[in-house]
Amino acid sequence: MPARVLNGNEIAADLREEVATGVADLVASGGPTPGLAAVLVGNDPASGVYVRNKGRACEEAGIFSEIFYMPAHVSQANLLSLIDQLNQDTRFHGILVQLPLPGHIDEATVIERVNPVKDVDGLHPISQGRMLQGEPAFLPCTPSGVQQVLLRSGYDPAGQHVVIVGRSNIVGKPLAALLMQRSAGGNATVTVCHTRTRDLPEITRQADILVAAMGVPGAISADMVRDGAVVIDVGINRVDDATRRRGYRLVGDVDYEAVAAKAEAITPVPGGIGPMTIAVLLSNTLEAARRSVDANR
Ligand SMILES: Nc1nc(=O)c2c([nH]1)NC[C@@H]1CN(c3ccc(C(=O)N[C@@H](CCC(=O)O)C(=O)O)cc3)C=[N+]21
Repeated sequence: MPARVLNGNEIAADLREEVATGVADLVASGGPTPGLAAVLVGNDPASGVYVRNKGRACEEAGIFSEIFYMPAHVSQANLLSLIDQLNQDTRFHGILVQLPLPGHIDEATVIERVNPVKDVDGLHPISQGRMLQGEPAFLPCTPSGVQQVLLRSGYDPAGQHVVIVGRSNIVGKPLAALLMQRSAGGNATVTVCHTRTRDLPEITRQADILVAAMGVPGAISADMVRDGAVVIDVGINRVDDATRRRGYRLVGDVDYEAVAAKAEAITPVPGGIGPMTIAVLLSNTLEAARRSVDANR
């Protein structure tokens, strides 16, 4: 049986609608209009697409957003002073600095400059540390999006063996922390692998839920997947395709057709985890605005 396709566009639209309702309720009760500042350094075309998609999604949910463009050669000092300014600006409850940053800028320094109360990306060490310890925190958008797709599709990770391939700070590591958490949506048994793991297929075949997040197009082949596994593809890779108007197409880290033939369920690319990431960002921005009200009481 071909796999059930987990439609990230639909699930993300549900989540965005919940956020829109929450925004309207907050404003109706005298609260602030949630605001998001997105900082984009340089002109990487893919980053530009994501940032503009975020802007559109914000507008639809009633969230005020502004994109701050900085040239690729901006000095670290100038970028940090923009962040200082956004930290002070009460119109913005959330700040997102699009990664990756140009090589001459230290990402950790920039991420740590964002006031943790505005860290709607969930990437500040304070947010990550709190999450690791099971304390309330802004959850990182992509890992939270993965968890939401699972839960909203009826795949509770509790007691399941989740194998994550990829150990980045933005996806693999925080997703492991989230799914192993002793709380609703967690309680999984998590194995974290990467492209240098010995006998990788041996391990991925043990997964009830397999998450591909290594950023290598088509790297998860059918022989690496157990019959009936749930497969979550976090990868979003551009590969050249002369038959497309844009000259490229998007593919995930999973060899989709072959894996879909044996999986129980699978997320597509595009239309899978990407839109979920944006929906969680909006949800975190709403939460930041709500907390700003509580903090001022
Ligand atoms: N600080 C930071 N936070 C991020 O969350 C972050 C980041 N930096 N840097 C880049 C990655 C990538 N990312 C995506 C979000 C949505 C789609 C998305 O919606 N993609 C559509 C397709 C869009 C298209 O057509 O190009 C889809 O998968 O269906 C993709 C990628 C967020 N990231």
